[in-house]
Amino acid sequence: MGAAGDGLSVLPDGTPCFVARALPGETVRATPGAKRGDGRAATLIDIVASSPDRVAPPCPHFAQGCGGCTVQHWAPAAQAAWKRDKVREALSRAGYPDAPVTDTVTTAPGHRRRADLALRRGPGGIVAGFHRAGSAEVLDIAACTVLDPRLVDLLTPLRAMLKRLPALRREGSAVVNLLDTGPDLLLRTDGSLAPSDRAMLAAFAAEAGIPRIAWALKDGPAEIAAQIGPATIALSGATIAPAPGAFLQASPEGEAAIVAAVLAALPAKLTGRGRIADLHAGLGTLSIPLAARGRVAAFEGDAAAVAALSGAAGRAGVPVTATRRDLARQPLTVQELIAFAAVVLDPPHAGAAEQVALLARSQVPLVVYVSCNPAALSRDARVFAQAGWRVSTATPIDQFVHSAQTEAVVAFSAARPSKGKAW
Ligand SMILES: C[S@@+](CC[C@H](N)C(=O)[O-])C[C@H]1O[C@@H](n2cnc3c(N)ncnc32)[C@H](O)[C@@H]1O
Repeated sequence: MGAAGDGLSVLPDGTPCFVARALPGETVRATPGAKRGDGRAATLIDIVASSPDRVAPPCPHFAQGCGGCTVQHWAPAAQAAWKRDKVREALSRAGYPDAPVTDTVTTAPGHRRRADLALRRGPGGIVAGFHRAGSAEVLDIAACTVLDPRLVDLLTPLRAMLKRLPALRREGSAVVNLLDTGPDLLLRTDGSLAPSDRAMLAAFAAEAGIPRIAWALKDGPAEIAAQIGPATIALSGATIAPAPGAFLQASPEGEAAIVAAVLAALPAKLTGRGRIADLHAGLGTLSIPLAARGRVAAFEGDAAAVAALSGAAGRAGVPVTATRRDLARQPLTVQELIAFAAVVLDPPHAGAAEQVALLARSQVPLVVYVSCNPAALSRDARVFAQAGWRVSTATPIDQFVHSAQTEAVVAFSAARPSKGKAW
């Protein structure tokens, strides 16, 4: 299986060939097509010998080529084992061939609380859905097995409202975060919002039970177009008021699994002046539960997230200070890192090369790395391996069932605990 979820074969001349929808161990007929990376993409014609792990895909849009879930035709246990292998291989390539990688912690479908929908105005009305795999074409989604049903239920009224909304000329997008107070909608359109559009959005918010609708022209800054109530979510017991479209872990179960793996990687007690740094802290998904173990210094690049976390920590009385900092341009220095008994980092897809270079040289005894990209994890882990750190635990987590996306929580322990540490 290729990293993106295509069956991987080899052409007679040795060129890798990626066959979408083929599974490991299968014999298939396929037509090689365009170049893809070092190999060729191929189109499946038919399956000659099927894998015992092939299952009937539960979603009707899979057959249409929905790019949201590319491995729905694979038994869930096989998906979980593949994701574990991806983490194991990433660490092995980095120099940790024997890393203690646990089984994948899986989550059930039907609980994703965040949807990023593409919108198109077409001759037949509004198309709202996901891109076809490898294409700019948008599939109109009527059902989705991975999303929380409350988000799926929103699609029909959303289309009806958008059909009448002149601000959506040809295309746009809608990010919906399912908060505790309802679905929080961030609408991006290619036309400006007239006063009558705002009135329509306010009426829609009231009818559909949407606490807040924010709007932005294309990729511009978002403004609140309608608000009928608070837009809040509790993270580990603290009530957060996120900005429209803010990053949330994909599902409550996924969030709980990541928090549990991070906490399990820490020693039971950080003593003395033990402080924890939470880097790429976002809204504080990890900072808030970490505060039960010690004082937390959270660093995050997004100003709105920092404000939301500061406010929540203050209201909940948890010992978290939140600071805005671009950790790629201005990573915490080796000197600054001396203050911490443990560092947790949860970087974006690209990883955290600049910060990891300094962490690996620091006196911090424990680094817990939350990864959403095995390729970036591998590159960053190599830096720890070369500096003599060891992997103490590695937990693959699957909150993106049926897709190729793979997450992991990996704990790196310093080769020799430094003198004078607080624990
Ligand atoms: C994968 S999210 C994790 C957020 C949070 N830890 C959580 O669990 O919800 C990555 C976070 O890194 C932040 N980020 C991205 N680039 C950054 C940078 N250069 N410096 C600091 N933070 C950054 C994003 O704004 C986002 O909040």
